[in-house]
Amino acid sequence: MTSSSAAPALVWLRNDLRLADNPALEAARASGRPLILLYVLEVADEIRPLGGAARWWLGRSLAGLSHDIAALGGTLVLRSGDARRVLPDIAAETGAGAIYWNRRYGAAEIATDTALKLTLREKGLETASFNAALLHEPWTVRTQKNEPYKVFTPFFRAAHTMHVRAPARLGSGWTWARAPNSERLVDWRLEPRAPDWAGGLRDAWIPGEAGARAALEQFLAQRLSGYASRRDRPDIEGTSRLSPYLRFGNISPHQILGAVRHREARGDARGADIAKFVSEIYWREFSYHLLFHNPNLADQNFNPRFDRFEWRNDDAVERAWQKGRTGFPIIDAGMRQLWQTGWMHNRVRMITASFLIKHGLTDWRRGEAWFWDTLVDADPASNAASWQWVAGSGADAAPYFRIFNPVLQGEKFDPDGAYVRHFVPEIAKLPANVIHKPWRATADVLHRADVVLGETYPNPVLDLDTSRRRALEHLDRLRDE
Ligand SMILES: Cc1cc2nc3c(=O)[nH]c(=O)nc-3n(C[C@H](O)[C@H](O)[C@H](O)COP(=O)(O)OP(=O)(O)OC[C@H]3O[C@@H](n4cnc5c(N)ncnc54)[C@H](O)[C@@H]3O)c2cc1C
Repeated sequence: MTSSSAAPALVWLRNDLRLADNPALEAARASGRPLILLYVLEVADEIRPLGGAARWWLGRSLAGLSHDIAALGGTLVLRSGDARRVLPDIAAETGAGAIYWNRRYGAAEIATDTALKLTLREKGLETASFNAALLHEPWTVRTQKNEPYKVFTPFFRAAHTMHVRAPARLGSGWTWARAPNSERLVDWRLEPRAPDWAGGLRDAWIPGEAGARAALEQFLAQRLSGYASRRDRPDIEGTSRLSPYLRFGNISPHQILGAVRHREARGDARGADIAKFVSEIYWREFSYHLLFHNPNLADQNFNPRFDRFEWRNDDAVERAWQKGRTGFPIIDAGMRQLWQTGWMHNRVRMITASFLIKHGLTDWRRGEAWFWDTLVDADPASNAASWQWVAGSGADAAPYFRIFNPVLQGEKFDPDGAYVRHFVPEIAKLPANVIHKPWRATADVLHRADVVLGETYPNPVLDLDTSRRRALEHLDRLRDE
């Protein structure tokens, strides 16, 4: 450990749980002050608590980060409480002269950071904040009328011609201040114990910076080629699975884009695959821009006309949906993938969300809340924006009359039924022509596949045609009013 007599720089890590390409950390290092690295488990009424799966990811990321910091001779200090009190306290305790952090974009988080900045400055501390999470700050991408974009395509056209900084490598030469007392990660109980439901998450993921690097490398080497045509198939591992790493900042979009551009320059992937993948990264950007400009994205209809929508909120349908027992195999496979692994394929997220909202006439906010609790990538921007997109209440939303038919979607995107067979093993022996509609199988086919509908696998929880018509009537009324 190196020491210095200057007042320490406190780096408050939040949704940027990485050491490389971390602008706040780099700036603190460049200041020449000895470092104290801090994570605060925030407890404040205004801050939305993380869901269970995200808490698990956070716990694992913090463990990895502590380990990486220790390897450089430092300590990750853990504290819990209201950041507006914790930060001034720890600054006083350590005699810190400066505080650095990377920005967040939710309204409550911005309010916290703004209040803190004032308090800390009044106490004579230097404060500085940086952009680590987005390619472009939300206030920098604007229409010709100087307004935020509400439609993705023109947003993308404008944003992706703007300059993106190159990712920074991990620097060398670390000077540490004496670390103050830390709470113990294990006492935060971020990982479930009784019952321990996280076995599937442990099998599926390696959270943290090293895991992110490995996931990116694997994606670039094995799946970037063919991404455009394979990304919609849940039965194929065709996407990057980088979303939880991005959510917690185990990796930055700059690092991802930099690595993709490098491959492109080497001629290692087709332009169409790269273009599609880059546009998905910009969907994340777009969601963050929407969140920044519409702070209530997770609980208020972007389109206020939807405030009059008469949701049915049938508990039985919602429970069946949550448990993956709707009787519609693609829905059940998706909801079980979510429960078991903390992640669901994008195509299936769209199908399951559409089913809950439109066939089930369930308020999209209830679905958003379930995803918030169960996704490892549960994201304040992408989750809310996507649920509103599916509901039709959002910016640049799917047309209201688009109601995914789970049978046709299943047959199109999981043509052999491999995805369903994996996550819904009780119907795995059904042949492909009925795997997405077991109620259409003959008694003989069901018998041979050991399926007893209503016993080993549920009958459909609702009638697709009737509920589709009902949804259209509701939506038409909304349009006509
Ligand atoms: C109802 C619903 C809820 C969703 N909730 C979330 C969420 O909480 N967190 C989340 O990160 N994504 C969410 N998404 C978007 C998308 O499903 C996931 O980002 C994607 O499935 C992650 O898998 P991947 O990393 O393999 O994606 P890839 O296809 O490899 O895409 C690369 C990255 O681009 C971003 N991205 C891709 N598609 C989208 C999209 N439609 N919107 C925003 N960003 C996108 C993600 O950061 C992703 O990691 C949701 C989509 C729907 C329909």
